[in-house]
Amino acid sequence: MSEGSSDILFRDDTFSEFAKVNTERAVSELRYGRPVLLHSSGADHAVLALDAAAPGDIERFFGDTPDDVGLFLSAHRARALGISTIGPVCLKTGTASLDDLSRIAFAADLRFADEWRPASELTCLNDLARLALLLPAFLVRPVRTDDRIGGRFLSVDEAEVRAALVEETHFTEIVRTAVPLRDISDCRFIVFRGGLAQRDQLAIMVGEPDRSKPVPVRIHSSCITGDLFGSLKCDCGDQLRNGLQLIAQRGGGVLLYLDQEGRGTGLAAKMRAYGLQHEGYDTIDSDAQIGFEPDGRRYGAAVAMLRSLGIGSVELMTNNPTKIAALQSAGIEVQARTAVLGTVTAENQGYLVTKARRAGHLLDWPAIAAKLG
Ligand SMILES: Nc1nc2c(ncn2[C@@H]2O[C@H](COP(=O)(O)OP(=O)(O)OP(=O)(O)O)[C@@H](O)[C@H]2O)c(=O)[nH]1
Ligand SMILES: [Zn+2]
Repeated sequence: MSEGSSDILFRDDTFSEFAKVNTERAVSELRYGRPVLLHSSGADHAVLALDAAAPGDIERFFGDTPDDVGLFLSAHRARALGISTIGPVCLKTGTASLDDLSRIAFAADLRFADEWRPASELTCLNDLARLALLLPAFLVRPVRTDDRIGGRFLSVDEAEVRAALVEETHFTEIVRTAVPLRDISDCRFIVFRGGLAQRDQLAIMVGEPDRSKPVPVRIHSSCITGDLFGSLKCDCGDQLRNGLQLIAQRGGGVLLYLDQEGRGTGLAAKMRAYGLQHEGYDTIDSDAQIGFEPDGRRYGAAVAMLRSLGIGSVELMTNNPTKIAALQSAGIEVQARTAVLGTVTAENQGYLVTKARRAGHLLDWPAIAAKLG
């Protein structure tokens, strides 16, 4: 290989492209339980995700100067601990074991209001946690850029994380092929790729919808428990199948199946939240207890796929007003909304009532509450 020929191996990254890739690298480091160096508004911190760390990682992170280390928690978790704050906080825990820190980070019914400070300069850790599908709880230690740690660990700037979060408008169709379903034979699966981490997203096209009229569309977030295993805790499996049936009855349309398990928190966080639901917390409070906002899903991928499919006007099959607003604000006309209902069971009744009462879903909750008596 001649000198200089390596130049042609890489694209000339734009800032936003590099920002995405570097943020994705940081996410990977955090998931492996490795510290990352975060540059944010004039301060540099080494950060370690508690959810991915082993006891030895924690001990090494405390090192010889444990008093410099704090525990970053989101505002939701801080308030669950009884701390009155509108933003994230940093707690002074002193040397503590992984078990003790984990209890502070996500055990139910705990109070901790001792020594804490606002940590708004570290707000982007909430975003990194969500991208990494980890709980928003990090050990943090201020470092100078010339500290030894600076050269050894991946570093990411908060501006890069912000740039990486800008909603992707361009998804590329990778493959389209027929997949006949048990009840709907005329079906094609279309896989798109784009956004952060270049994940694959799925559009299922039923028939050949007439684009001169509003196209029947359902936007469905993945729910492995409900969609695949028939969990009784939610209505997702019913909504998936009923949504497809409704589309077929209309003579064709599209179901977008988004990779957003657990309202985007990921499978592990969703199962932790389920653990709290068994102790009596509802679907929103259980997410707040472990540090999450009520619903952090984004619909850029859905909008991009609809555009790519040439769909600008839809009949949306949903009870969720946020989905309607997301499409409208992106310039997709929602000409009509059709409710998509599942069976009310003793197990999902509380979940449905909470969605209606607390998340504004367009469901007749007194009727649901009365359904099983
Ligand atoms: N965090 C969390 N996520 C849940 C829980 N129950 C279900 N989910 C997730 O909630 C999401 C439900 O998504 P959708 O089927 O698109 O439904 P929706 O937002 O209720 O809106 P529509 O069905 O369109 O009315 C999926 O990502 C599920 O995995 C829960 O108790 N906690
Ligand atoms: Zn579900």
